[in-house]
Amino acid sequence: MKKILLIATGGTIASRETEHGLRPALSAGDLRAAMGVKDAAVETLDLLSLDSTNITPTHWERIAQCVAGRRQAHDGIIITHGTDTMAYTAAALYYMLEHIACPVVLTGAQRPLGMEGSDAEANLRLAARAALSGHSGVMIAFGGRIIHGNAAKKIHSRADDAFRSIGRAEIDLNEAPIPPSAPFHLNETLERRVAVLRLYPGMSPDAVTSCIRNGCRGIIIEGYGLGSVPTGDAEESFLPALQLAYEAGCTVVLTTQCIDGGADIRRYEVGVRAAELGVLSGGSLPIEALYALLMQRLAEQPEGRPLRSLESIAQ
Ligand SMILES: NC(=O)C[C@H](N)C(=O)O
Repeated sequence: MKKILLIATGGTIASRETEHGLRPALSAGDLRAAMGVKDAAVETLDLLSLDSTNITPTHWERIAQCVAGRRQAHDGIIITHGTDTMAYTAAALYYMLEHIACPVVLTGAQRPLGMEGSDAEANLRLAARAALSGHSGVMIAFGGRIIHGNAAKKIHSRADDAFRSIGRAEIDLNEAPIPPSAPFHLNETLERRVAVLRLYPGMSPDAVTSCIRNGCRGIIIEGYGLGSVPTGDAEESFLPALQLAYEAGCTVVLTTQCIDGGADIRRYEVGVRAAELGVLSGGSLPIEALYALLMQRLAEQPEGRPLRSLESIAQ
């Protein structure tokens, strides 16, 4: 008989109403029955009971270690999780659990299990299908979609169909699984000194310099369009701050605020000038995955040396 491990971490799926609003209350055992799995054994584990707003990189490391330690005893692993930061956790696990051979499936719900019209059951059933599919790698099962762990974005705050796959096709469970191309490796730690800045018209480049002064080793700037920052034609250019970052050994990645289409900073002068100062392009990754990837890559990079490329992550 096949075996699934169900790890609960909290989220709306496991929440109940309190006088201060929804709060996680259900255990993995409470969620198990709703999966409707009859042809596999489901083991449960209560790892966390948090609204995903309160999940941090320290929790990602705990989840990754837990999955790494148990992966060989199970055909698939399901992680129930709040939807608000699920895309970040999925991306972190995607880069930490490199070449994992079993499916690691994150799921959750927009309304608690047991509430009328809840999407919890349908998502748990979809997650169970993915966990028993023979596919490998970290993925999100939600609203009828299966999305690679480094491509997910929550695009709706209320609707059942809340996630989209960005820059990468969704997973089709009916297609033949592709086994991992290399042996499993756990990337155990993540660099915390990474900041994400969202550009807006009139923003001061002091936002970048203060990150450098605070010891950041990586800065992601969510610029406009294909990835751009104000240059010499603007009231205040970002280029001196980017030069300062490079000299301080800080890796700067320039990406886009657009949801789809990705960044290509070599097209317009407002991106090229940044690239000339060592700034890297965010490519097709959504910000959630870019953040996790930069944290993982910088954990391996010697202090004081900016990364020269993010190409190794091309899908
Ligand atoms: N739908 C949800 O799960 C939202 C919840 N606030 C969470 O992310 O934990």
